[in-house]
Amino acid sequence: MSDRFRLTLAQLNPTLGDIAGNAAKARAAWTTAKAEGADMVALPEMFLSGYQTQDLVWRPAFQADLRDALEALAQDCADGPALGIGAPLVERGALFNCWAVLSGGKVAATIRKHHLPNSSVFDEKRLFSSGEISGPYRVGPIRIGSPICEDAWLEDVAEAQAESGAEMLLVPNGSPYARGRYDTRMTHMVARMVETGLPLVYLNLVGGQDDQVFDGASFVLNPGGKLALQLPAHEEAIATLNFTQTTEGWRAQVGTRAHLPDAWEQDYQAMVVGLRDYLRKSGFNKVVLGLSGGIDSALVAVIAADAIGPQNVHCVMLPSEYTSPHSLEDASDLAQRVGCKLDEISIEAPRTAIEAALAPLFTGLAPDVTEENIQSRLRGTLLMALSNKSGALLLSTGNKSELAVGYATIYGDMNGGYNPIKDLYKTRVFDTCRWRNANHRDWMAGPEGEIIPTRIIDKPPSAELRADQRDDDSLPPYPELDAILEGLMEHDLSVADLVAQGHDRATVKRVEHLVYISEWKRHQAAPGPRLTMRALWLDRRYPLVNRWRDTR
Ligand SMILES: Nc1ncnc2c1ncn2[C@@H]1O[C@H](COP(=O)(O)OP(=O)(O)OC[C@H]2O[C@@H]([n+]3cccc(C(=O)O)c3)[C@H](O)[C@@H]2O)[C@@H](O)[C@H]1O
Ligand SMILES: Nc1ncnc2c1ncn2[C@@H]1O[C@H](COP(=O)(O)OP(=O)(O)OP(=O)(O)O)[C@@H](O)[C@H]1O
Ligand SMILES: NC(=O)CC[C@H](N)C(=O)O
Repeated sequence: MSDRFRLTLAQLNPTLGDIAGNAAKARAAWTTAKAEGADMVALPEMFLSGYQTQDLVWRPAFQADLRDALEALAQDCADGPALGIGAPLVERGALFNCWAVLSGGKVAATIRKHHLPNSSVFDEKRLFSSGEISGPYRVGPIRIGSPICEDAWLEDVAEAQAESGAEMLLVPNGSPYARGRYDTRMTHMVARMVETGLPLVYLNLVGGQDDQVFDGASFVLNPGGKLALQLPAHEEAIATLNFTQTTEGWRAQVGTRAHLPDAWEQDYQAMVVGLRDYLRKSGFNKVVLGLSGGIDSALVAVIAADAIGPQNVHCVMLPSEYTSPHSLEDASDLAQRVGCKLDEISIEAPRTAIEAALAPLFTGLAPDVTEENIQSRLRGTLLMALSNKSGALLLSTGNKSELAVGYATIYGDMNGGYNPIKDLYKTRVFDTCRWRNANHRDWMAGPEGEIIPTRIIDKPPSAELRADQRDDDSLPPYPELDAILEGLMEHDLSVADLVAQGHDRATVKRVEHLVYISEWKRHQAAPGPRLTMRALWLDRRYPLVNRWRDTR
């Protein structure tokens, strides 16, 4: 028996539902692996279907297409390395999250996921049956145990596989990005490696799917805790490495260690990749957005330019009588620095027409937020018309602080198909702009340098929907608002906890109330990339009708 095992890791980006396209990517990776003399090529969890499938996975025709594609892939890849690939599979009438090992023209082994994650963005107990813990399978000279993602976050699956003869652990993952995730994953994987004494391969998906961004960053650990290989974050990568039989067991050859980005870069790249993949995978290649001269739309324009190139980003300034000269200048300055097209459409004429149409019914009623919202809705209507005509997707620009308290106009500035900064609190919007001005990377399609004018970053935020309006007329200053929101929404703190931290009780109560009464608005909001463990969609599922308030 050989004392060498050669493994190709394919950290690739599938498209959900594109079974033929995903199978073609797997075949291409297998061809590379074969040319490199590998014994096996591995693809991540649920690669054949794409991840997460949600309820699509229940459709019998979808399941049948996947089974057919898997069998065809096995036949195509009969003569060469074994191929491990994730797919949902029906076995004896039950649906499992599986990892299939194809070899010799057939499905040689099927591993069924045992621990089904059911918190945060995962609902796998609803979708799948739990498989019995699978034992190791043999590929050439080695017996491999494959806990599937969540299976490796607990002890028992890897432990059982090691006890029944596994000589290495190969863990296929579909682990979506959230801040701090690298450390969490590494802690779990080091624990499995230490408990079993086996080398461990962690192979993750890459790419955006709806709100989730799978960030790759796959790695290989040797017993003793040594990192043998680190693949890059957020990029496709294929790497082949040798494992050698030693007196102490199998050990991975030490290979390249990609540099992992810091926390600011991770978030920024997740927003860029999330937007880029949402557009590409949904069939769009350009976007349109309202550029106000304020910081939120400035950052969204820059993220879009980095994702799909400035030439594909159409910015539109839609001034009213309340738009200040500096907003016009700042929008124009930003568009020039980024290299995007900027058009201007005044909303004054349609505003006058709408107010005249409503005047008979509004006689004797003082102007209020109604008239402010008309401006926002006119912008939304005009921007959607541009989207319809040009085929560019409209981006919405509300940050997490605004969305959390409902400080946005439904069917107005909330119009849009995707919102790149949905999970970024306003205080982080400022810091992200400063970070982007100071940093440029190869994967950014926009220009380098100070592309967000400092005046946009430094001026007090204003919606400019009435004369001399400022956000802090209606909301606590953003540092205070964000600290309260983080407590309430990210950490489930009580009102009393926040008061004990030094916040004013009346302010906390007001913010709590605004969060609860705007749940319905978020329910109708555009999706955006998840950056935290409490993003505003699947991570946070609150009732729309809710009279409960924290009175302690
Ligand atoms: N529970 C519920 N379920 C379903 N629908 C509900 C509802 N509660 C209110 N509604 C509906 O929603 C309406 C109120 O919501 P909405 O029309 O959005 O209006 P509203 O939330 O009252 O006002 C928009 C807020 O966004 C702020 N803002 C900030 C920054 C930028 C912009 C901008 O637009 O550029 C706006 C603006 O200053 C104002 O405070 C009600 O008239 C009612 O029709
Ligand atoms: N004059 C305008 N021209 C074009 N779009 C606008 C205009 N005013 C508002 N919008 C759109 O509505 C969104 C919400 O406006 P808002 O004023 O809250 O955001 P902002 O100007 O980007 O940032 P800030 O919150 O710092 O003012 C903007 O991001 C922009 O997309
Ligand atoms: N696909 C999974 O099982 C993912 C769950 C896992 N705990 C993670 O987030 O990485």
